[in-house]
Amino acid sequence: ELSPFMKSLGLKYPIFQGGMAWVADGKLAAAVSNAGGLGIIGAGNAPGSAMAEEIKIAKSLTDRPFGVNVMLLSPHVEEVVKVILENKDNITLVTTGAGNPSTYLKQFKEANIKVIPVVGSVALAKMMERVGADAVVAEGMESGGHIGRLTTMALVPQVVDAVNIPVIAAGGIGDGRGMAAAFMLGAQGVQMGTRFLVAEESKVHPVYKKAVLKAKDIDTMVTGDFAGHPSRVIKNKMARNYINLEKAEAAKDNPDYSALEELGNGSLRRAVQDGDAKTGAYMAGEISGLVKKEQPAAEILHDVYEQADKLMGGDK
Ligand SMILES: O=C(O)COc1ccc(-c2c[nH]c(CNC(=O)Nc3ncc(Sc4ccccn4)s3)n2)cc1
Repeated sequence: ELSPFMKSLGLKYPIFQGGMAWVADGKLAAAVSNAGGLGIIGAGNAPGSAMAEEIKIAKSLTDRPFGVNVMLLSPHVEEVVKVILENKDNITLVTTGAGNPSTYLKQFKEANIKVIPVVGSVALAKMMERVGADAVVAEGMESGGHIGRLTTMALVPQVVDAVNIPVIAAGGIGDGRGMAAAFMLGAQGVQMGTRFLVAEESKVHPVYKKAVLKAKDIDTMVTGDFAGHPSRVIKNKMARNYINLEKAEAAKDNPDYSALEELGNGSLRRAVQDGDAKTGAYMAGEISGLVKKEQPAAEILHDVYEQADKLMGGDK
């Protein structure tokens, strides 16, 4: 049974596809939305013009609701917000990541666009409710890419207790068991990134997809814990190189992480576009060890929902 909030979004499944930088383009988002989930286009560090293009593609491929994710550390965040507001009639909601979207919330609300910030703590969840967020995605550190510090199992029930707006759970969810568990913790929906990263409609380079599909439970690590932006990635040459440099720098009296910034810049693009294991960051979550095959987005949604539905007592 969908919650009133999920019904208001016009979804068949209360399942969001994570708005992953470089990965979540209009084609993937449209495939997820057409199958009854909520597809989300990821702005990442892309300029406004690229976002306008992806929104146009999604609009041409689906009549179902879709969203856009604003990565708040992007140098282009202002122009991306502008493009979203210009396309307000086609965009159901905005999710935000890697920062505090308070400054943009008012504009989105006035444009009648729902805002669902990703939060990694109770404090941020409460602040987002106070400034008018429609819901929050509570994302645990099991997730891929830029992470907070708390696990999904600990974060979700505390956020559910702390706010009166709907909570969507994310981080380490890759099948119906994770979805059913999230609902037991009080979530009204789930967001998945890693499982959709290897979807057939995902443009991720086959070498990167293969690394995710063959990853074991212990094959991810966190880079940037000292340098400033902790990011979970699949262990590869680049990650090991990054970690070695980071530890060496952190041991100095006044560490200088600027060289690491260099290493990090463009690393996700090189992974997605070239599958480069030497200089690319294979961002992916701890659930990679559970994700073993590339499937169409529609199959992913159906399999996850049906399994969760059965576990939660069926015919919801
Ligand atoms: O400033 C404040 O008070 C709030 O601080 C925050 C800190 C972290 C978060 C947060 C954690 N996880 C998320 C949502 N997930 C993500 O944003 N995942 C991402 N993956 C790759 C990205 S591109 C990038 C950008 C910077 C460094 C490395 N990679 S963003 N948001 C949200 C807010």
